[in-house]
Amino acid sequence: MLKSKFKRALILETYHSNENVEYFLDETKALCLTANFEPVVSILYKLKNKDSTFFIGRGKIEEIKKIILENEIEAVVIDDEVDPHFFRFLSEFWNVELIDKSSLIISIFAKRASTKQGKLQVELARLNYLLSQTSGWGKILSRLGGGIGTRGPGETKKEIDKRTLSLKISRLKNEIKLIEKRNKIIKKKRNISNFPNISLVGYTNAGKSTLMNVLTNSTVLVRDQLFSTLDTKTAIIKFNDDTKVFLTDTVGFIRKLPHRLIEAFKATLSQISESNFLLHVVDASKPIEIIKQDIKSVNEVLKEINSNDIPSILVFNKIDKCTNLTNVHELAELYKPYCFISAITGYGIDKLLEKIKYFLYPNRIIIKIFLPHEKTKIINLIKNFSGKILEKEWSTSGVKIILDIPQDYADFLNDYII
Ligand SMILES: Nc1nc2c(ncn2[C@@H]2O[C@H](COP(=O)(O)OP(=O)(O)OP(=O)(O)O)[C@@H](O)[C@H]2O)c(=O)[nH]1
Ligand SMILES: [Mg+2]
Repeated sequence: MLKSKFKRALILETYHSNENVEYFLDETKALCLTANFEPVVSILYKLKNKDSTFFIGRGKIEEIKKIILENEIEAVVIDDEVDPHFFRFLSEFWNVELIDKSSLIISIFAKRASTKQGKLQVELARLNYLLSQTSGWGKILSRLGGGIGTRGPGETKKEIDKRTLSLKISRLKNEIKLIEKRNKIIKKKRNISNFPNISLVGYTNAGKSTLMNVLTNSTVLVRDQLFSTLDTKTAIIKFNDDTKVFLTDTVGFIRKLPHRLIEAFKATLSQISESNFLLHVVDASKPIEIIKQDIKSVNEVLKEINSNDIPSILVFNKIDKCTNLTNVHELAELYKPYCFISAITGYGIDKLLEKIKYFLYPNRIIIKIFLPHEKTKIINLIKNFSGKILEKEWSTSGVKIILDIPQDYADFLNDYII
């Protein structure tokens, strides 16, 4: 039995194509439970076209109102971003607490944050969210342009709220900056910047922290729940020959991760953008279509934090749970470079360590290849193998490339060597 602290919720799961919608609904249910909402009713709602923002018609709004009354619903959770005007209209019409993707994840982050930096960043995301909700309250404030603390003629309470929010936001940003500065000094003292830095990235619950513990003998919290890790932790991987690298565990990503959260977590996420190499951990026990979607969602966030050009390896984890070997074959075909592991049983960990070591200290060779036009997509793969393009010469039939690449990684280009 769920305790009464859980509010009775209706989930409105929006989607564009039927594919995987049930799986995404399960994910939203898990997020709801994490944020103390009990999913009582779920409604799948197909959005008109791919780029349309969330919008539902009058008929559906009234139908949902009826369901709310019949089921004593206290909150409606929409797995999407909702325009602030429409948001206000819906919450008033339905007379319930309305939760969109941003507020749902922010409330979970608020529960999880444990360090000062984490707490400040969540608060920043929350205030930015509130500020965005005030849009449309009038442009008088910007026109008045009064000095800080002064109250312009005709300002309403909402406008003052908006002004207070903006002030709090800039104070918080300054506080976060100070912590960042302090962290940089500590990092310098610990000599972290003199050693290679690797970060664990990946979808939430993929097993990043479990892998962190295995590789560095740490005791980072591991839980079968979404967003267990919110604050970064850095520890050392020591190889047999005494070489060492720093490994950082960080916050997991999720489908449709709200942009303002990424903005607020810049300080935490900068650990990733400053890395030399990324271990992109993937839960390989999920259905193949979901795995592809997870990888895509993570890559989208990496792009947003300017980290998509950092060399990476896909670490397919939870291989002990994979009953379907076709998954394994398809993943090996689709993604490179990769490694299959189980952070729980230890399977593949030695190989992964070898690959990390090799990436950091490779024997590099210089090769010349020719790619016909239909194969030029391969160029995008070169950086994943930490290859450096030295020269590129296009012709009518394709492109001639001279590149510097680790010897062991050059295999995938064997067919194109000239
Ligand atoms: N079967 C199996 N379970 C695993 C494996 N690795 C991790 N898990 C489980 O997956 C769950 C999530 O693990 P975490 O290490 O907390 O995942 P995470 O990626 O750090 O998650 P967040 O911090 O929430 O982003 C836990 O219940 C782990 O025990 C594995 O190799 N096999
Ligand atoms: Mg974790």
